Parts: sequence; structure tokens; C-alpha cells
Amino acid sequence: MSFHTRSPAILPSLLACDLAKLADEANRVAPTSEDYVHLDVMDGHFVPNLSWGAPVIKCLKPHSKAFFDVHLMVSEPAKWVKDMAEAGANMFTFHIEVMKDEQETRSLIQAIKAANMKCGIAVKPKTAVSTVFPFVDDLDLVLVMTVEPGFGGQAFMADMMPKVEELREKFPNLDVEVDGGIGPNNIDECAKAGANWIVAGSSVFKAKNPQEVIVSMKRSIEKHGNGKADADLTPLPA
Ligand SMILES: O=C(CO)[C@@H](O)[C@H](O)COP(=O)(O)O
Ligand SMILES: [Fe+2]
Repeated sequence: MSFHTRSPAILPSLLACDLAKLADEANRVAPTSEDYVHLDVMDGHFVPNLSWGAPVIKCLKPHSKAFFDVHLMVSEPAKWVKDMAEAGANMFTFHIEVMKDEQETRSLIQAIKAANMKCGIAVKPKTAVSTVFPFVDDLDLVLVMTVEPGFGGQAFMADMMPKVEELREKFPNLDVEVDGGIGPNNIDECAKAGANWIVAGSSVFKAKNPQEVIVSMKRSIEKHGNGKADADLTPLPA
């Protein structure tokens, strides 16, 4: 059984940052141990793009206090459990589409937990969210993709919101993450549907003031009852 926090989190996706300054960029948007970064691992096979793997995450880890939310868009996630744990991943999220059966999924969840990482499962836009229902009791998070995985900077798919609503209705305390094309203009839609972990790449890194975008997006999550009562809202910076 996993403990679901339903706490509000904005997760800047480092795919959208200046990669030549990875550590500085991570600290610019996620300076404290209360903050999060989202790290997209792509293998050029499950998705038509390459990014980075455990060696880059391992190099970044000593320079960052943030929680490392690692999204594995790879065909063989089981291969990378040990390396990711050693690199310092805090959450290991794999795609349900690459699992051959329920048994394989259950043993991967077990391996991730045995390696002391939290475990999430992601679903692509064309995958029904019901595919993850049998595993939710053992998961820390479900990730609903709001773009086809593979690239940052794509347009948000609003038609994924019914999946978020379905998850939130069935699992009131589950941490539900959304990822792809999200920014201040559409976060309310995600939060209203019930998402409490929001990945944001381009909208954060292209902003003049990324911290302001993060704080205002966090307020949207809280405003819709995901995490804290209205009275506990974090004040916006002056
Ligand atoms: O997993 C992915 C893309 O496959 C994402 O994490 C994106 O990197 C988010 O970036 P934006 O869509 O917010 O620019
Ligand atoms: Fe991602």
C-alpha cells in the first residue's frame, strides 16, 4: 500500500531549460528541498527522441536539493531501476504501454520500491486510464500525459481531462500528475479536474519570472481543493 499525499506540486521540466547550465537552471526554479524537478528520460525507441539517462541525473544530484521526479519514456524501464536509484531519482515513473502483462508490472513496481524510490505509472493520450486501476493501491502516483510523449513545447490536449476526473473520483487521495503543454492559461482546467502534480516545462522556463509562474500555478491547484484549504494559500511575492 502506498501513501497518497494529494499535496500540491509544480514540477518544472528540465527538458525546457538551458541544458548547458543544468544545475544553475534547476536551482533557479527549484532551490529548496520543498521543491521538485521533472526529468524526462527518452530512449529514441519508445518515443522518437533522445534526452539523457542516469549519468546526467547522477551528476546533477549533488548540486540540487529538489525532489527528482523521473519520467521514463523508455521501452525497458526495468533495466534502469538500479541505475536510477543510484543516481538519486526520488520518483520512478514508467509507462504502462511497455508492460507485457500484469505480472511484469507488479514485479517492476516491487523492484522500484525495493530500491527505495517512489513509483508512478504514466498513460499516453490513447491509453485508457483504467489500465492502471489494478495497481493504484501500490502506486504513489499516476501520470496522465496531456501531449504525445517525446517533445516539450507541444499543445495541451484538453480532452485528457475526463481521465483525470475519473482517477480523482475513484481515488480521492491519489497523487495525480499531468504533463505536457501546461501553463497559467490552462492549469485551472487541470486542477479543476483533480490534478495536484503539474509538470510545466516551456511555460516556466520561457517566463521572465519563473518563480512567479510557479507560485501562481500552485495557487490554482490549491484553489481547486487539491492540497490545502483556501486559508492556507501561499501569498504571491510582492
Ligand atoms: O514528458 C514530456 C514530453 O514528453 C514533458 O515532461 C515535457 O517536457 C513538458 O514540457 P512542456 O510541454 O511543458 O513544454
Ligand atoms: Fe515528462
